Amino acid sequence: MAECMAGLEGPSPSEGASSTNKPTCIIVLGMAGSGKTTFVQRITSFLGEQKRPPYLVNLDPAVQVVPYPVNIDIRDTVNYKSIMSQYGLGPNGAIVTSLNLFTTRMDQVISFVDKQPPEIKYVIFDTPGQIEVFTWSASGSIIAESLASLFPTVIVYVIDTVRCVSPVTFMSNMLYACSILYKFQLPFIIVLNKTDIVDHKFAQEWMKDFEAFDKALDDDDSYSSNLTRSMSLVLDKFYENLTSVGVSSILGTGVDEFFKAVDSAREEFLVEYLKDVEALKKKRLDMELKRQEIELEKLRLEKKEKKDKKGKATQETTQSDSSKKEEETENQMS
Ligand SMILES: Nc1nc2c(ncn2[C@@H]2O[C@H](COP(=O)(O)OP(=O)(O)OP(=O)(O)O)[C@@H](O)[C@H]2O)c(=O)[nH]1
Repeated sequence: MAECMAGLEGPSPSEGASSTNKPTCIIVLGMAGSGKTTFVQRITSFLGEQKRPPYLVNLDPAVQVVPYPVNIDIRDTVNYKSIMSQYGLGPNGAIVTSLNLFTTRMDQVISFVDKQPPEIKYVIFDTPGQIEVFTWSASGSIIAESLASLFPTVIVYVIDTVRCVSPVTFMSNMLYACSILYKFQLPFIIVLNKTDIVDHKFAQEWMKDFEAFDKALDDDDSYSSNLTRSMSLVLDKFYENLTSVGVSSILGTGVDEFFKAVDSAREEFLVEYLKDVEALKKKRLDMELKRQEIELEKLRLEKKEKKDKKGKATQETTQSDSSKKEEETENQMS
């Protein structure tokens, strides 16, 4: 049953509490059709079978059917269709606006997540198929940053392995993956999905071995192919620290390995990222204090201005009263 957020004030999250005891937040991203929803459904049933059900959040306002038992659903808070008609927006604009509106309630989402019992080890966020809505919007950053400031958070990028068999498309996917990593700067896992159709080993080999990738481009001398070759060299460092797992969301293979990767990413978060998150939190707190100071100064000035105006008005009234009196006296004397 979805938590109803409308008009409900959740308790304030226990700021500063140690992230080590908190569940891991998994943000699932991927191009439309890569299999995000099927993947979330699969990992949910995997955890369910192990009697470790996750807490689930759907962030896709336009999805028709959510095939897993969602706990928080963006569709309960915002009506995507009425946003389209209300603001005269197209489908993508309405998704962006819905996500923006939902983000204003992120503190409540965090409260709900924060008050989950310790048995809840994972909180999974399914995102809109229009990947750029999340990756390149302010709301995507706010959601990821606010989660990471309280919980170990991992970004999972689901790729359709079938669409990667061409080296050029593979490179496009890797560049996108690299840009997501750069944007969120959080532990990152690539899920090579649909391995029941194509084995993912070729993609992992291309990441590790430049020569194997170069060989795959052998017969192609086009501009895009040459560019792809040079890009591959540039991405060498990115590949070095990259975790990728092959999964079939349909069959359920590779899910075990996926959770091992998530648990390592959680450790990585606690060791490597937490200090950055702490610094980020401090920076945000400093900015907030500065903002409050400015607001206070503005209020002080406004108050002073009002007082001055009032004083001036009283002075003017007193002056006009006394000149009236003077006039009256003069009239009486004459
Ligand atoms: N063979 C195979 N098909 C898969 C797998 N995962 C997903 N699919 C299929 O891929 C299609 C898209 O899957 P979805 O889960 O809807 O993909 P999505 O990324 O959530 O798509 P959007 O809702 O558009 O963002 C569906 O037909 C799924 O059945 C897989 O592991 N193997």
